[in-house]
Amino acid sequence: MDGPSGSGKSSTSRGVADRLGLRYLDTGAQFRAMTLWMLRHEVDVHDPAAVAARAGDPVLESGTDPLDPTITLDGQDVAEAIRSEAVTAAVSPVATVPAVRARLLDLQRRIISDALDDGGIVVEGRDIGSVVWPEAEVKLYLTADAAARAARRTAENGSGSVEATEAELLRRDQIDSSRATAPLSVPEGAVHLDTTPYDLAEVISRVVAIVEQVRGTAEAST
Ligand SMILES: Nc1ncnc2c1ncn2[C@@H]1O[C@H](COP(=O)(O)OP(=O)(O)OP(=O)(O)O)[C@@H](O)[C@H]1O
Ligand SMILES: Nc1ccn([C@H]2C[C@H](O)[C@@H](COP(=O)(O)O)O2)c(=O)n1
Repeated sequence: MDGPSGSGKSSTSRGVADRLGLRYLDTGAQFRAMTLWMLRHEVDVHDPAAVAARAGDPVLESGTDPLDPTITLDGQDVAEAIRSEAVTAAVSPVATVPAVRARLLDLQRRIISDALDDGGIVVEGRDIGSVVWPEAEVKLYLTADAAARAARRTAENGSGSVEATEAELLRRDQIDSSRATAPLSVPEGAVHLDTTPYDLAEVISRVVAIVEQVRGTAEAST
C-alpha cells in the first residue's frame, strides 16, 4: 500500500491485516528510526555523504503484529521518539540517500519473504508496489485531499492549526514525489482509492473486498 503522507496507509493497513490474518510492516517507521539515529549521533542530515557513511550502523528491528507493531533502534523501543517534530522535519532528506534506501529495502524484502511463509503481509510506504515488491498480489495506492489529510492529522495530534499541518503535508508530498530515487508514484497495476469521502471502517472494508476479489479471480483462473 503506497500513498502520500496522512492518506490513511497505516490505519488502513493495520485494519486490513487484522481482518485478513496477515502481518503488517510500516516502512515509514524504518526511515524515521534511521533519521532518529542520525540526529542522535549528530550526523548532518543535509549532507548525503555523511548520512551514507553511517547508514549501515543503526540496528533496526520491526515487529509485524498489526495489533502491536513495534520498532526498536539499537535494542531500544523508539515508537514514540520517531514521531517527534525533529524527526518529521529531517526524514525526507535522509530518505533520499541511496545508501539508506538500499539498506532499508534489503531489510524490508527480508521481512516480506519471511512473512510470505507465514500467511502474508500488508506493507505500507511510498515505493512498495513500484520498487520494493512489484510482484505483490494486490497493490493499492491510497490518496485523500490535502485538506482532509490535514484535518485528520490535526485531530490525531490534538493540537496545531489545520493550515500549518496542510502546508507541512504538501511540503513532504513535494519532496517525496520529486526525488530522483524511488519517487512517490502510482505503481503499475495498482488500484487507486481516494479515501476522502469515507471513514476508516469503510476504507478497510473496501480494501478487504478488493483483496478478496483479486484472490477470487486468481483462484478461478487456476
Ligand atoms: N478514512 C479515514 N477517515 C478518517 N480518518 C482517517 C481515515 N484514514 C485514516 N484516518 C486518520 O488519519 C490520520 C492519518 O492516518 P495514517 O497515520 O493511517 O496515515 P498515513 O498515510 O499512514 O500517514 P504517514 O504516511 O504520515 O505515516 C490518523 O489519525 C487516522 O486515524
Ligand atoms: N517506503 C517509504 C516509506 C517512507 N518514506 C519516507 C517518506 C516520508 O517522508 C518518511 C516518513 O514516512 P511516514 O512515516 O510519514 O509514512 O519516509 C520513503 O521514502 N519510502
